[in-house]
Amino acid sequence: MTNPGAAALPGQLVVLDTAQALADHVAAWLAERIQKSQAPVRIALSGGSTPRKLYQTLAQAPWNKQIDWTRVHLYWGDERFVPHDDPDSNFHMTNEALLSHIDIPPSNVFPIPGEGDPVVIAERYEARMKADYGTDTLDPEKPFFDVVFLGLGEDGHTASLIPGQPILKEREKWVAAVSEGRPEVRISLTYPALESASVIAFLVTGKGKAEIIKAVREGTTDVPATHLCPHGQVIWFTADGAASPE
Ligand SMILES: O=C(O)[C@H](O)[C@@H](O)[C@H](O)[C@H](O)COP(=O)(O)O
Repeated sequence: MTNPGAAALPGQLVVLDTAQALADHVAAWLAERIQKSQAPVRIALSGGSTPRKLYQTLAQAPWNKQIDWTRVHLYWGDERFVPHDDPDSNFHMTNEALLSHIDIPPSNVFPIPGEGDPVVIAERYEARMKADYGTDTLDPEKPFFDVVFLGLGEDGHTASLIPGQPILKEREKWVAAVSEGRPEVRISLTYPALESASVIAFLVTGKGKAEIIKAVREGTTDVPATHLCPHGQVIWFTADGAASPE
């Protein structure tokens, strides 16, 4: 399949005052989804400062005990290709903020390894996902993920779909290595894998993101985020001036 052109990604807009208000709101929203969903509930996690606050909130009462973590399967939307004890590792951040504080079975947690050959690691992660899904073909009627959490960079990148990189043309593989464009190699889910979600939930805070959020939602820019073709719903959870109420 060819890469479709840039398109608006309006979705539903939720505007909160502060990053902590956003974390509280999304934690409650996620807990309700997990409670209502059939097991396993597959979630793709994102890196970044806003997700960290969400993970810290989920690690505390009431969510740490109220959520049935045995029904939750955690994947990563992208990862820096660094060892897991490196502070830049998204797994490291999530482990510190959330995983080390909750009763989630280790067999439900699928971090992207940060050492070895990045191409092989990407292939293995894709094979893992395919085994979990049960087939090699993503069915729009049967999304892989319940929720994919994504951030949005001021350059319009999301996950590690970085402007100018070959991964932007990748519509076959589910996972790919991104060797240029950032100081370290990245491993990222590709468009088809990220699109295979009941909900794509963007977490975006700060006035610095106001312009790019508006352009992506209205489709007036051609950046990696505007090439997403979600199979399900899109929700923009925003705070700290990233968007104004409509
Ligand atoms: O950092 C990561 O792991 C993600 O690859 C990246 O896509 C991130 O979500 C955006 O850069 C937004 O990050 P902030 O929310 O921290 O601005």
